[in-house]
Amino acid sequence: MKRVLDWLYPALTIVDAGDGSRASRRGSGDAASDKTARLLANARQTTVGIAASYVYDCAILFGFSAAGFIDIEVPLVVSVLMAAIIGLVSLAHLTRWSLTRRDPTLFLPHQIFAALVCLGVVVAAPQIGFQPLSTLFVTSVFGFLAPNTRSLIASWCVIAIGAAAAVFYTGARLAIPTDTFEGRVLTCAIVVGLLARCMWVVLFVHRLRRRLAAKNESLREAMARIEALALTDDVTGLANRRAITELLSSHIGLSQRTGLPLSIALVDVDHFKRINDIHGHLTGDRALKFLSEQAVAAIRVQDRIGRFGGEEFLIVLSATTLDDAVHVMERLRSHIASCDWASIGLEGRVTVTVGVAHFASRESIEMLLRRADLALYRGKDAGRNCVMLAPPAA
Ligand SMILES: Nc1nc2c(ncn2[C@@H]2O[C@H](COP(=O)(O)OP(=O)(O)OP(=O)(O)O)[C@@H](O)[C@H]2O)c(=O)[nH]1
Repeated sequence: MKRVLDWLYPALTIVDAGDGSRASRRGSGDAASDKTARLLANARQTTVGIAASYVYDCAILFGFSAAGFIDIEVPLVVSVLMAAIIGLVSLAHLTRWSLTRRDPTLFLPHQIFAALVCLGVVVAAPQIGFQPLSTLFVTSVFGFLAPNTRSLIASWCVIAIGAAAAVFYTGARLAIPTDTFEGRVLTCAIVVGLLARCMWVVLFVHRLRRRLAAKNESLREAMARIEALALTDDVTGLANRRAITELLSSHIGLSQRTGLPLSIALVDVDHFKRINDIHGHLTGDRALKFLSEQAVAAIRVQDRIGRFGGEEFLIVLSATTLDDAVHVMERLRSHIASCDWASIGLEGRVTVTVGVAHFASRESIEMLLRRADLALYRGKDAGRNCVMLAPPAA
């Protein structure tokens, strides 16, 4: 079934192959040449589909000739012309000459040539005029392959004006050949062929839309992943500095609007450099991750934590007074000091020093952070493994 669909939708099949399997097979192949190859393969396969459509039309013309409606010269000339245009287009793709044109698919010249052949048949054999006019209709439907609106309008104008001129020129001689059994069978074949090709186009567009929707979806997912990555610290999985600072900024706004208290804490691992030096950076990373998990478990769900720097974490304690913040941070500090760090390959215990600051209205975010930082460094100076209060805002 897939093979049948692939044959029915050649252009689309090639796009699939180009985007997926082939691209991955070639790995880091040159993107430009890949695009060119895809374009050529696409055009080649489309030409195959159009050639099949021409073969069908020529077969019907030979049928009309066999049934005595038209001279054999008509299908012969049409076959030669159709073979010539398919041959020329294929040659242009094979020699890559088509790539030197603005439209490598050669849509417009191909359309105009096909339309002129159809109009020629209308004029030469108006007694079967329904057939070339139907083919003209199919040709205009194939306009969906146009590379741009200008080509589409140009081809549509040629077809519309040409058809109108041919109808006026042939007048009453223009006919649907249904006066014999063979004529009716062939007319049925024309209608069936017409509907089949319209169906081909509809299914093609339908499949294209499905593919576009899938691509849009994966693009949306990729964008969401990129946005999440841009705000996430990859070692701990916590909010990164940018994200936690933005969050603090919005909490400051909320506190200013509602008057609710807001406290922050800067938590810094003591002698973290030693951990790295003794156990290596990987263990250091594991320690940061472990610590972040302990901290997340220790704070309330409405509080937020993010990695603020190397071994420093910022905790935003919303609707929290200074006393409560100190209490929560003291609990976190003693919990960290009593953790079983051997589970991640560390000997001895790990401690943290915490600087806590309470937001004073009209204080800037920089000032608030500076006060928490000051408290943190006072805690380090005081011997580490402690919670230190920030000096009051000026
Ligand atoms: N493993 C690991 N180490 C980091 C990361 N970011 C920063 N560091 C290290 O953290 C260490 C911080 O060292 P210092 O600023 O001297 O602080 P400290 O050793 O913790 O000493 P005190 O803060 O004074 O207790 C440095 O060695 C950094 O290389 C990280 O993502 N992973």
